[in-house]
Amino acid sequence: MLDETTNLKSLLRDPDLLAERAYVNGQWVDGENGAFDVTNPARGDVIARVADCSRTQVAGAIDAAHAAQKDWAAHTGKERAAILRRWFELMMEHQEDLAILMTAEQGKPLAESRGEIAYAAAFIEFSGEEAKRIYGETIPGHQRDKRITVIRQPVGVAASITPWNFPSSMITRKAGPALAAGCTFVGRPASETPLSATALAVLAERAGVPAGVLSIVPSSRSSEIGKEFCENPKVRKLTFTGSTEVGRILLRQAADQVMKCSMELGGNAPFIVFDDADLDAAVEGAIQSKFRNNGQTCVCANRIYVQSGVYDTFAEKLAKRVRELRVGDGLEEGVQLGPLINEGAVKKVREHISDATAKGAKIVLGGEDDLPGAFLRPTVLAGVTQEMAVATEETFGPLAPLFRFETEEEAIALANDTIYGLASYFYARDISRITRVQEGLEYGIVGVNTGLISTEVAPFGGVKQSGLGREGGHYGVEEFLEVKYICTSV
Ligand SMILES: NC(=O)C1=CN([C@@H]2O[C@H](COP(=O)(O)OP(=O)(O)OC[C@H]3O[C@@H](n4cnc5c(N)ncnc54)[C@H](OP(=O)(O)O)[C@@H]3O)[C@@H](O)[C@H]2O)C=CC1
Ligand SMILES: O=C(O)CCCC(=O)O
Repeated sequence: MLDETTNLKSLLRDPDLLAERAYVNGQWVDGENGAFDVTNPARGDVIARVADCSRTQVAGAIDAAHAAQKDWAAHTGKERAAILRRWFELMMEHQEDLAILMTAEQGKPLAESRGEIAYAAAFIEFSGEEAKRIYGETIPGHQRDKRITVIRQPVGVAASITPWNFPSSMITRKAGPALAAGCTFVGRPASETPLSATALAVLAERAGVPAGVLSIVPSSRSSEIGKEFCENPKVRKLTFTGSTEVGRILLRQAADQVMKCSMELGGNAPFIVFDDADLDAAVEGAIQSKFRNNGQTCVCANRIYVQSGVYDTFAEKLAKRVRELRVGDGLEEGVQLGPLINEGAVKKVREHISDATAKGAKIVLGGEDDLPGAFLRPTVLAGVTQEMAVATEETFGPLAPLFRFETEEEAIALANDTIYGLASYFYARDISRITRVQEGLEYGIVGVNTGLISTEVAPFGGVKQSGLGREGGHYGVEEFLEVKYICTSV
């Protein structure tokens, strides 16, 4: 536990993993703008002060990345893979310390932080393995004297902006494939969660990632850093995870340099339960999908659609399971729901609850206002309709709104009635229905009879306003490569 008598460093087996300086061009440096506070959302107290990098320092990191890139790309795939493998191993060796740092700054329960570290490390492992398989192609020539070859080359310097909800894996899901492809990387972590990012840099340095190839530049001034990333001509790739609103700003800014962009943006995931579903399995899937990270993921079920015939039974079973979830400080073993990231996040969930109840929804469970600070009781609402804010906005919190539907066509139409298209889920048994629904959902990801779809081996990403590009698997590496076509006359 972290309290007034215990400091964060003393909880770590390797105290050097608590790194408060920025990592730029192989050096640990103070911020030119001083330092900013990092707080523990469970208690609200300051647990560290982290270097606040200036725009000039970020430009320096980009210069270093640019200078290092050709040599990094000249390493063989096998050499890059060996370094990435070592980084992966170090992450797993230090899984417990990295998990403690994550829970301390982000709030998620330790068990989830351990899981996220393994998930984050897996992106480094998988991408490293892919470094050996960046193949080209030969194409039969279009004329007798022509030979056509296609090679893949790294884009160049990649700049990354990541959110607080997955402080480690959102960075490794970008840095792993970038480095595997032969790009160099400058990452600006969310200001709420820089400690997970600097700890990754400590381990990258120990793994032998050369100076300049990876820099981590915490900063409290996100928009200035975003502008540097978009306006600096040495950056050729922008990779972002966060809200659709900020994604739009970055895309507009990146247009001037015609920069390659990957955008992993907001979601409004439907979770559909058909009347032929295994209801107990659907309840477990809903718990996993809805309450992972206390509802703060862009793939969390945001709208739960239940077919009329099983609506009341599903609501009852779900409420029973939600009642069992233990809320508390994520550093306490056994806690399943930590605090939300801050009190602003609590306010947004509360607004969704009040909006829904004012328009006729009923509270099945939760809804109380009796917990302090960033804590919130999980809530289940019944009688939710498309007119309520929860139908169109990402709640990003522990609120399960239950909508009722009658037919399969209606469920697909309701699920697709959104500007977003990231993850979707449904539970059913009939194989024809399963085929029709998985094809009808306008989403980048469909979970069929499962509430957990995240893995480093598969392409993660959205359609519509949920983003551009894919992360994970070999698709993730492709995003950091350019295709060069060579036409040779012989
Ligand atoms: N797709 C996803 O995974 C995520 C979706 N969201 C959605 O967005 C909502 C708001 O969350 P929030 O964390 O504020 O998400 P944001 O999109 O605001 O933040 C994501 C990252 O972008 C940075 N950022 C913010 N504005 C700019 C800018 N103008 N230029 C460059 N970088 C910028 C943030 O910095 P800083 O940390 O300093 O604010 C953070 O690092 C959530 O409630 C949720 O609905 C949020 C996080 C992740
Ligand atoms: O909210 C996000 O964007 C992170 C998704 C985490 C995951 O990979 O499941």
